[in-house]
Amino acid sequence: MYHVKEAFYSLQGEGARTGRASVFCRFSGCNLWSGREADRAHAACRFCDTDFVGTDGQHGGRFATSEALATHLQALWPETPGAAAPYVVFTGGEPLLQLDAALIDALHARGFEVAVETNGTLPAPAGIDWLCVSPKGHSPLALTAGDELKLVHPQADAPPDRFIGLAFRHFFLQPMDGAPAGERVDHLASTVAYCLAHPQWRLSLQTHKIAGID
Ligand SMILES: C[S@@+](CC[C@H](N)C(=O)[O-])C[C@H]1O[C@@H](n2cnc3c(N)ncnc32)[C@H](O)[C@@H]1O
Ligand SMILES: Nc1nc2[nH]cc(C(=O)O)c2c(=O)[nH]1
Ligand code: SF4
Ligand SMILES: [Mg+2]
Repeated sequence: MYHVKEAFYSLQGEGARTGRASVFCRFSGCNLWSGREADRAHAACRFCDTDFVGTDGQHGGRFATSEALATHLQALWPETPGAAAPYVVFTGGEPLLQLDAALIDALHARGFEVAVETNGTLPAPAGIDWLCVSPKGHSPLALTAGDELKLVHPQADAPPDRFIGLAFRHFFLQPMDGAPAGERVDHLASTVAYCLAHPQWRLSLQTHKIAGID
């Protein structure tokens, strides 16, 4: 059984594929935080910007088979003949708690390219076309290679230089969002300063928040 918080059609807001039309599948649950505010201060990941608890979001639910979930996600892609290959982004919550080869195969069979946004602490099934790893504090990485490493910055326990030797094609720093507003401004300024001083890193802004699209 797959548990999905929500699924929606939007533009990829972050990283190297920013601006690309995507079906997002947000799985429920995470291995680094319960999702309850009462637990946030003691969680392994404390800055999460996402509600991933339950299955009550738009187009969310419980899906008994990979075929059922793949068909559900396919229906969110617009019917535009001759258009680019459909694209699905699995996120969460932590998608690698649930994503398996059967679901990837079912989406490939429907013509989809498959992307994943993960905290990198769990092994990945075969067949992922675009892997984005976003390390969290001290949490050990099981995934040390992929397409992009997208580090939320600043994190006291995860300085960028710890990751630059890993086998990723792109290295992004994404300013930490969240209250209060003054801290948000500081996070943006320090992220810009870091990219200017260390040109192997590129700035990733969460453009869907700027554009107000989801
Ligand atoms: C909500 S997470 C879900 C996927 C996976 N659990 C992970 O952490 O990569 C999706 C993306 O949002 C990023 N993110 C989460 N909270 C954020 C925040 N407060 N500011 C900026 N990016 C954030 C994560 O680092 C990750 O790249
Ligand atoms: N538009 C949009 N782009 C995204 N890229 C990664 C997201 C995520 O929450 O994983 C996300 C998201 O939530 N919305
Ligand atoms: S690992 Fe990802 S989903 Fe889990 S709490 Fe952190 S940012 Fe949120
Ligand atoms: Mg998001």
